[in-house]
Amino acid sequence: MTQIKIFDTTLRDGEQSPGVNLNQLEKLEIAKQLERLGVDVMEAGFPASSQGDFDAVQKIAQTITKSTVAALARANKNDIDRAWEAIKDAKKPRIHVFIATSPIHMQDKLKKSPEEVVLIAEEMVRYAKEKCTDVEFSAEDASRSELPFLAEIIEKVIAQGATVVNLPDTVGYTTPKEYGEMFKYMKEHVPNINKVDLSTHCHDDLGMALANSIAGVQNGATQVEGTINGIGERAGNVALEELAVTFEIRKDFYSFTTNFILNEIKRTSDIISKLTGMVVPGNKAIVGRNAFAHESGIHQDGVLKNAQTYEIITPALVGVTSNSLVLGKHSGRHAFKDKIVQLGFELSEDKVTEAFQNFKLLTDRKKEVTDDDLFVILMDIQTDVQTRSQYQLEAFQVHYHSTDVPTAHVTLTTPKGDTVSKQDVGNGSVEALYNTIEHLIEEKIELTDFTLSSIGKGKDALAEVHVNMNVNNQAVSGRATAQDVLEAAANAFINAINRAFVTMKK
Ligand SMILES: CC(=O)SCCNC(=O)CCNC(=O)[C@H](O)C(C)(C)COP(=O)(O)OP(=O)(O)OC[C@H]1O[C@@H](n2cnc3c(N)ncnc32)[C@H](O)[C@@H]1OP(=O)(O)O
Ligand SMILES: CC(C)C(=O)C(=O)O
Repeated sequence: MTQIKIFDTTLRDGEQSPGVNLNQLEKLEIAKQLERLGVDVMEAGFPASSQGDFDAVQKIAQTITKSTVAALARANKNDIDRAWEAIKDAKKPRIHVFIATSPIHMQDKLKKSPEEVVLIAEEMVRYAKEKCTDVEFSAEDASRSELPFLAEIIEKVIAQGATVVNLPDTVGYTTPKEYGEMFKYMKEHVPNINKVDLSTHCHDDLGMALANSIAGVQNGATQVEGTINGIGERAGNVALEELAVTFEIRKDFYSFTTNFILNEIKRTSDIISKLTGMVVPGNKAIVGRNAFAHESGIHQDGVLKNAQTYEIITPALVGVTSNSLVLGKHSGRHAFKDKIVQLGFELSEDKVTEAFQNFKLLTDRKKEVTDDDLFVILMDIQTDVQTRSQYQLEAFQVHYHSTDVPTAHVTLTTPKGDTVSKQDVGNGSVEALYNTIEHLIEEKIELTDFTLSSIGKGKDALAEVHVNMNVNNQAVSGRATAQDVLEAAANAFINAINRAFVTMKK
């Protein structure tokens, strides 16, 4: 078996998904879970892109001990300085320098000749290497680059000390055969290629990211880059859980393995879906809600007789457990703390107290409190602290009648501690609520996306709302969970506003 290194870029390329906007605590929470999952490398962000991303990468670098922490940089000194500044405290830091090598990118985007690009790449890899021993070089748009030119630039960056060379299919254009052949070509034409790890980085524009990544490793790549749930720029990146489980389930066919702790996959997927607001489609391989559901009679009959008739992956392999009824109205703090540990959280005593109070409130309103419900309560406690001293929803009332104009009345506490109330109308209940809150807050707000989903099943399932909006022209997201849809909607809106003010204050 050949061990393939997994480079997770959920926190960088994944965060480039439209509408995804993670704050520092959320990025840190995801980073900790990625480490539990066993990723070899995590790309924590692009520090030169904003102060917020710099701070998040720095915090991750100071926290993570087992995985290598990488930071992305364009091939210029400022980006490399920012990347190094952010990750220099990491146990295992890596600077990831990239520059495009395809004719169209060099000519029309960078406006540089191929010779200039080679010189920049060499100089910047050398510059990064002076700071950090582990330097990855990516030839952006490699799959549309000319192979002899690609071979030349790769040999030259290896001479400057690159430790990893990544050949991305940046626009998801390539086919498995072509992508595999590119790796084979480099193996045959770059004299020092065996000094580095060769890496794949595939996008899913034509739905071939997984097939292309596998073709890469079959032709000499020893690192695969991708994201959990396949999130990322445009159609996303290869879904790493699909790659790791494919190697496990088809080990009779492929001779590759990864360090993934497979039964951490579902938890990782859930955390990322919840914090990014990118809902996992029900039919998504490995982690979709229906991935292990059998609907039709013939299938159910087969599964009852022998699960393997229709089930190639056991749910437990990837950490899918039955959603058991766990704690109830009469449960005490000890059992609650025990459950926190079982669900994989580490909370301070203060946070346990807060979570316990929220749990008790929920047991008054909901008959069955499931693991999914608790997971949401705990994740909210773990990631929401930054916004607590901002706007708070005190009370609201919505009047809806099929023949009347929906009207909302909202009372908020402002960051200064004042209590303010207003009433307004809208075309629907949510719009009436949002118009009212907007008037109370007196900021320029434009809602760009609204997603409502349910946590668990049944009439008393919790409602989860995720919103994307512009607050004073700043893109921001917000989320909230409540038993009532309107309460979740109002709180998600306020959460986004609070997050906008936290960023503005910086
Ligand atoms: C394939 C990928 O996924 S690459 C990663 C993409 N991720 C991001 O872009 C993260 C978010 N980006 C940002 O915050 C901003 O784009 C920043 C801060 C990085 C740069 O912002 P700005 O300085 O305003 O530049 P802008 O984004 O408009 O243009 C990019 C510039 O970088 C240059 N550039 C692009 N890639 C590279 C590179 N790898 N090395 C050097 N220069 C590069 C472009 O040619 C352009 O230069 P120009 O201004 O001389 O024309
Ligand atoms: C920066 C590189 C690795 C990238 O994200 C791409 O080419 O898609």
